[in-house]
Amino acid sequence: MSNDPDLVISLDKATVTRSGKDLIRDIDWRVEADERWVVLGPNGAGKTTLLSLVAGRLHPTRGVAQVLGERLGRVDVFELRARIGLASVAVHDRIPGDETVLDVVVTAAWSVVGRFRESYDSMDTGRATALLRQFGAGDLAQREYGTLSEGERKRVQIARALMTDPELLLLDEPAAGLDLGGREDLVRRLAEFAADPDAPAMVLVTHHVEEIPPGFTHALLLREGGVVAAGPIQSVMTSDNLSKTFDVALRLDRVDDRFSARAS
Ligand SMILES: Nc1ncnc2c1ncn2[C@@H]1O[C@H](COP(=O)(O)OP(=O)(O)OP(=O)(O)O)[C@@H](O)[C@H]1O
Repeated sequence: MSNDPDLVISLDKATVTRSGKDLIRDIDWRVEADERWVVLGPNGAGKTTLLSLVAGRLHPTRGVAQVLGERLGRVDVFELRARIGLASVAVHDRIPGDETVLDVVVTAAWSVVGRFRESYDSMDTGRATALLRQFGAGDLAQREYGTLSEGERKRVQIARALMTDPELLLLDEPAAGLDLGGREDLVRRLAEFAADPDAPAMVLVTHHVEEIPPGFTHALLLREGGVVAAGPIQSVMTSDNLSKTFDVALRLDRVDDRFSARAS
C-alpha cells in the first residue's frame, strides 16, 4: 500500500464484475490531490461504475482500490464516504422533493457528523448559502427541491457535495440536461473552482468534450470497461484516442482550452 499522502485514488487492476460481466476491467489509475480529471466514454463504458467504486459505494471484485489512503473492503466506508463529495443522479434520488434547497445542502453536513439537529448552526447556513451562490443557485435557497429544473438541481447537488469540505469531489455528468447558456455558465464556474489551489481533487464524468472545464489537468478515456488512454489532458485528448473510445472517426479541436469534436 502506498503511503504517499498526496495520492487520492490508487487502483491496481481494479475489476468490478456483475452477473458474470466485467463492468470495469483491470483499471490502473492514480489521482493526486492537485489533479482535476475528466472521465470520458460512450454509454455503457463503465464510467458510473468507476465513479461508484472510488466513491466507496462498491468494492472491487478483483484487484485493489485505495481511496484517500484507505483500502476499499478493509475500511469503514461510512467514515470514508464522509471525506468524499459525490454529485450524481443516485444522490438526487434520495433527496425528498419537499425539502428546501437550503436544507438539501445543509443536511449533507448532518449526515456526516451523524447527529440530528433541530436548528442550523449559523456557520452551516452561511457556508451552504455561499456554496449555492458560488454555483449560481443563490436565489433558489428557499425553493422546494422538487420544483427545480434539472439544471438547477445539478447546481444544488454540487453545492451539497461540497458542504462537508471533501478531500475528493466526484461529479457525474454535471452538465447533462443543461441548456447551452446553463452549460456554459456551469463550465465557467467549475473552471474557476478547479483553479482554486485549496479545492479538492476532482473527477468529472461526461460524454461530451464540450463539457470539460478549462484547467482540468488529466483525462481517462474508457471503452467497454477498459482504459483506452489515461494521463495529462494534452497527451490523452487526441482525435485518435477519441475515435478509439467512441468507435467512430472523430476530429477533436481545441480552442482556448475548450474542446469540440465532430465526425471526420
Ligand atoms: N448490476 C449490473 N449487472 C449487469 N450489468 C450491469 C449492472 N450494472 C451496470 N451494468 C452494465 O454495465 C455497463 C456499464 O455501466 P455504467 O453505468 O458504469 O456505464 P456508463 O459509462 O456510466 O454509461 P452511461 O454513459 O450510459 O451512463 C452497462 O452496459 C450496464 O448496462
